[in-house]
Amino acid sequence: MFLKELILKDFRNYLELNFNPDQGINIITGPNAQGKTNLLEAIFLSGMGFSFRLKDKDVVKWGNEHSILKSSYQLSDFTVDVFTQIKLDGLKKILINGSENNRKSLPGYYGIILFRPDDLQIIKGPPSQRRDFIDNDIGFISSVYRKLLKQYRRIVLHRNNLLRRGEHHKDDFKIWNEEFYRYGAEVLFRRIQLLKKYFPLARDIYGSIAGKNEKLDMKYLSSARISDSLSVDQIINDFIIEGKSREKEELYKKQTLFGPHRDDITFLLNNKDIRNFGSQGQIRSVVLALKAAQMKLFKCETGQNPIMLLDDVLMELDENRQNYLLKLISNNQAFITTTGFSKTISRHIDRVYFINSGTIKEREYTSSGNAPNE
Ligand SMILES: Nc1ncnc2c1ncn2[C@@H]1O[C@H](COP(=O)(O)OP(=O)(O)OP(=O)(O)O)[C@@H](O)[C@H]1O
Repeated sequence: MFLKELILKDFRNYLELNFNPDQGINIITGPNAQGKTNLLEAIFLSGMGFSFRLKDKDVVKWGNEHSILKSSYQLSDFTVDVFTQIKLDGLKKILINGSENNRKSLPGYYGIILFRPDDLQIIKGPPSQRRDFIDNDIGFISSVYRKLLKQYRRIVLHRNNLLRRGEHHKDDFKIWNEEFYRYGAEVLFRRIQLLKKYFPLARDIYGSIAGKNEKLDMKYLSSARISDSLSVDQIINDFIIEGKSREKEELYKKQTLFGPHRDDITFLLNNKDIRNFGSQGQIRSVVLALKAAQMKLFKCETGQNPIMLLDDVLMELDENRQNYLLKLISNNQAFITTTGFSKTISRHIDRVYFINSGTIKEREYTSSGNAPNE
C-alpha cells in the first residue's frame, strides 16, 4: 500500500499543502518546529481516522473553523480515497470512497505503522503502555479482537460501577460477572494467539539486529492464574476460580482486579528484565524490533506492505541499525522525519523534502551523506 496524494487545508501550521510523495523512502527534513511531525500526523490521521497526538480537534489551524484532509491510497488492485473534515468543536466527518459508513476500509486497517521516541515507553513505562501497544498496535489488525475488546472494556466499566456502589449482591451483578468472565476469556485467548505469532517475529528480528549473544524473550503476565493449555472455556473456569478467591479484595477496593485490562508483558534480555538491566541502546533496539515485527505481522495478515512513519527516531540509532532498518523497509513506503543526516540515510533515500513554516519543497541530494541544501 502507498499514499499517492495528500491535500491539506488549514491543518496545524499548513495553510494549504499538495503532496505527491514517492512510493519508497521519503525523508522529511528541516529545522525544529516547522511542521515535519505535523505532516506525519496528517498522513496517520487520514489513514487511521484519528490523530496520534492528544485531541483530534487540536489539528485545526489556529484562527480557523475546520481542517480538511484529502488523501488517496493505492492498494494492490484498488484505490482508497479518504476525505476527512475535523471541526473545532470536535466533530469529525470521514468519507471513504465517497461513503460515510465504510470505516473498515480505512487504509490504516492494512497497516500504517508509527515509530516515534515515545515508543520507548512500551518498555520503560507502566503496564498500561504495554497493554495499549498490544491492543492498539498489534490488536488493531484483527477486527474480531477490536470488537471483543470494546465490549470487554464496557463490561469492566459497568462492573466497576456496581462494585463502587456496593451493588455486588444484586442479580444484575451476577449477569455482568458472567459477561466479564466470558468476554475477558475471549479477549485474553485472542490476545495470546496474536502474541504467539508476534513474539517469534520480534525475537528473530532482535537477533538479526543485536547478534547471537543477545537473546530476547517476551513473557505474557496474566493478572489471573491461568492454566497452560489454553482454550476460552478453560480461561472462563480459571476466571471463575480467580473471581471467588479475590471477591473480598474486589469488594474492599471497589474495582475489578484481574482480567486482560490488568495484564502485562515482560521483556527479557538473556533472562534479565530489560527494564532493570538494559542499556538505552538495547531498549531502543528492542523497540525497533517490536516495530519491525509489527510491520511483518501486518504484511502476513493483510498481504499489504504497511506504510512506515518514523518520527525523529532514525538519528538515535547507530549507522548499523539505521542500515538494518532502512533495508528492512526498502519495499515499503516510508516517511522519515529527521533534522540530521548520515551516509547511511543518503544511500537509501528515494526523495527528500524540506519543510519550512508549513511549506514543503523537494530537494536535490547527493549520496555523499551531506545534508541537502535548503
Ligand atoms: N493547530 C495549530 N495551528 C497552527 N500551528 C500549529 C498548530 N499546532 C501546532 N502548530 C505549530 O506547528 C509547529 C510544530 O510543528 P511540528 O511538531 O511538526 O514540528 P517539527 O518540524 O516536527 O519539529 P521538531 O524537529 O522540533 O520535532 C509549531 O510551530 C507549532 O506552533
